[in-house]
Amino acid sequence: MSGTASGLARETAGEQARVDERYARLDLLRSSTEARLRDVRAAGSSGTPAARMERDAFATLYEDRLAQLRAVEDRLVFGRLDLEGGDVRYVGRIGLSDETQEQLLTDWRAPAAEPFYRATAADPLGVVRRRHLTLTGRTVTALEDDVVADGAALPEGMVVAGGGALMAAVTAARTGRMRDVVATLQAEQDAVVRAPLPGVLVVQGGPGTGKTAVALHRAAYLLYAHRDRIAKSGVLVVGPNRAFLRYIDQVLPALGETGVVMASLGELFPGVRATAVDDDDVAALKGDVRMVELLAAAVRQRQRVPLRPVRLSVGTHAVVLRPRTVRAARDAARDSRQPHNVARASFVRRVLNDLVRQLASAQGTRGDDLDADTRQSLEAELRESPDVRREVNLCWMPLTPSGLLRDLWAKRDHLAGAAAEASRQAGHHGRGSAQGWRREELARLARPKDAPFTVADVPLLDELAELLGEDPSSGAVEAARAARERADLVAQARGVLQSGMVDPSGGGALTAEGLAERWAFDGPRGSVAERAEADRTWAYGHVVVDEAQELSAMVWRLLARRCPSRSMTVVGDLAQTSSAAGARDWGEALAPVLGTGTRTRSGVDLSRTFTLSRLTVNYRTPRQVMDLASRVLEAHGLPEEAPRSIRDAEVPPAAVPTHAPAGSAAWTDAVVSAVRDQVAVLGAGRMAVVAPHPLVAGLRTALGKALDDGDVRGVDDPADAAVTVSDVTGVKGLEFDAVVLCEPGAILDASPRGAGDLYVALTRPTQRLLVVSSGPLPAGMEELDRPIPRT
Ligand SMILES: Nc1ncnc2c1ncn2[C@@H]1O[C@H](COP(=O)(O)OP(=O)(O)OP(=O)(O)O)[C@@H](O)[C@H]1O
Repeated sequence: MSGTASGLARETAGEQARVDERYARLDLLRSSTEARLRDVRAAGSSGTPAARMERDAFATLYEDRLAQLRAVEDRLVFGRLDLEGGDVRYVGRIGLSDETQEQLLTDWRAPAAEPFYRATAADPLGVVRRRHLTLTGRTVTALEDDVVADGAALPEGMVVAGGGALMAAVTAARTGRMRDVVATLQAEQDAVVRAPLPGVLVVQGGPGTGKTAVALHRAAYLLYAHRDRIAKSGVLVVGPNRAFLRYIDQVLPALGETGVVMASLGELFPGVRATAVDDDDVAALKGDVRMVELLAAAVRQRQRVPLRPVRLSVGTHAVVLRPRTVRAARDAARDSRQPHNVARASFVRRVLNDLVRQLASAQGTRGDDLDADTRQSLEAELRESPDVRREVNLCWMPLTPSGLLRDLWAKRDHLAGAAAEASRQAGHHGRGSAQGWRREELARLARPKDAPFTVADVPLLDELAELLGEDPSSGAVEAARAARERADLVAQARGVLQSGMVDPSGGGALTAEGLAERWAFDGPRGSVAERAEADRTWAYGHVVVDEAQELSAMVWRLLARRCPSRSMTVVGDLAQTSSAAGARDWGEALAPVLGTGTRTRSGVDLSRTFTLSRLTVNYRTPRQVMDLASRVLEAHGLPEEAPRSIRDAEVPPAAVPTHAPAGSAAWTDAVVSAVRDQVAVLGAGRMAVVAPHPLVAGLRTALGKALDDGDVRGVDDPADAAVTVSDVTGVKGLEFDAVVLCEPGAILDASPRGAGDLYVALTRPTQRLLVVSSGPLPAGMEELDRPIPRT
């Protein structure tokens, strides 16, 4: 910082006074919201149901507001802009104004805050100086300035601080939970965060370029800037697994957003929380777009025609279920193009029509000339006959997605029948045998009936739910009732607003529309997030997908259904793809979302395009580690360029060669000793030991003993452990101060997609990388092959 020490002290004291003023305002808002909440709650459960509902809605509103005001405590103010003409603007987590409506703090998402992220010397956007304020608790502990405009234009006496808030942020030890980067968001990241809402935006960026950070800030930004369009429908953030969601779950609340639905890939089908994973080859088969036809065929297989006439007793009479009638009813029901459970009604009606006629003539009445009452009573007789119920059901049973999928995996003949039907259909539609399933592929899909659903089953359940539809006797009716109730609630909320009961100053951003929306959707019976999570047919206003390169075609189809507007942010890195069903090319991977190849009858192409943004700077991995990773990337022909790192490592990456075979006692001792050394130098930092999957369990036990158990965990709970032992999949998207990477050669050999996994593993550390290897190091890593001094 230029200027004298006393100048700096004065400047800091000045900023402290401003910061205090803003926290005082925050405290005041909190206590007035608390008071309102107390008042509403004090009214208890008295009054009419409508009045109670109104109070519930206000209570929810004030609770939300309080949660938001509490979540912004940490680093409430982080920026200051000095503008040409002398105006000063403070930037922080939320907008605050004083009682005279004078702006005290500008929300980072507001257009007025944009120059804080975008102003450069070449394009200062009216900014003379940008200042980063670092707070510890509520105390200003550092000021760091950049002069954006030409230095000569600085007003006299203005103090300029140097250093880098960014550097401080990226070198800080990691806690196991991701922090927001709102204070130091860089211009290329900000451009992604503030990109327009409509359309599919793909953010391709190498490791550590802030893709996850940017995706979360974008969700918060969109809810702020387009609240009117997406608050009602919500934003869905999809991450690879629960551990990853735990890693990021603090970020959005800290940015003032609590209403986002976060789901892992195993949780995208209501009622199922899949955590089991298939072997990669099986997951690839389940993710393959050929599944669409296999599942459709499995449903068709359950629409059966008896081979010969079946005699059915109805009371003292008998009727015959004729194959010809069943076939005609089945064809007509299929032609309706309704889902299976919905079309069942028309199938049953047609079959019953024939049986009614037969029963009438068996009872001596002419079947084609019945009055409505007689017909109804004959139908009732038929429906009571166990024979009729059983045989008609056998032809067209109501089905559930989970029941059908379990059967398909557990019963070889079902799967083989469905595959044969899929081939028949493909042939029928002129698609040839390219769609066919090989016998060994089908064998690999087989699983016991009681096996839990896997993550790769989730999109298949969803696909089946589409093909089967709601059983009209159950869910649909309930859904319609819920929709009607919601509509009533909106109307009531509007009534309350018109009566002037709402004091807009209490809620800050509260508007009449806002209340109506919140009331309808965040009202007494659950938030928008809860509703959306429970409703498979919920249409989200925006979907954010992280680690998107891993998604299979079947998952993309599911996500396309959740987001009919196709307003999506898709972040990932093609060089990090590890799953065999994952992406090689964004256009190809997104085909199910973009509707590629969709044409009208007259040949008009209906497919959409996507916008591609690139992030190029790595904020996580030190330069020497990233250089090593990029050599691996080049040596193995991975797509995409490696990003540029912004800082050097204090200790370069190194290798510990061992001569003992991987997994042996001597080898384990070598790993334990390498980990011990790292723990000793790391202090409070966090470490990952990344190893090929078969070695993980043994290492975890050995390290648990060697390090007195204390803090060694598996990846299922990595956020709180000092040492996490995991395979590559478990550390994807995460970061650690140090990484001990075991047996890179074996990791490479076991990956279905080349060096993607190795590249992921190499790019996890924020400080140190140590490689333990019993064999030669893979191409690109040879330079490490030398003994290193112990730390
Ligand atoms: N503008 C920034 N200011 C400070 N820290 C940042 C910034 N951008 C990213 N980071 C930090 O860099 C690290 C990497 O970010 P993030 O995990 O979002 O990267 P990523 O692109 O998702 O990585 P990967 O592809 O490896 O999963 C995080 O610690 C993040 O907080």
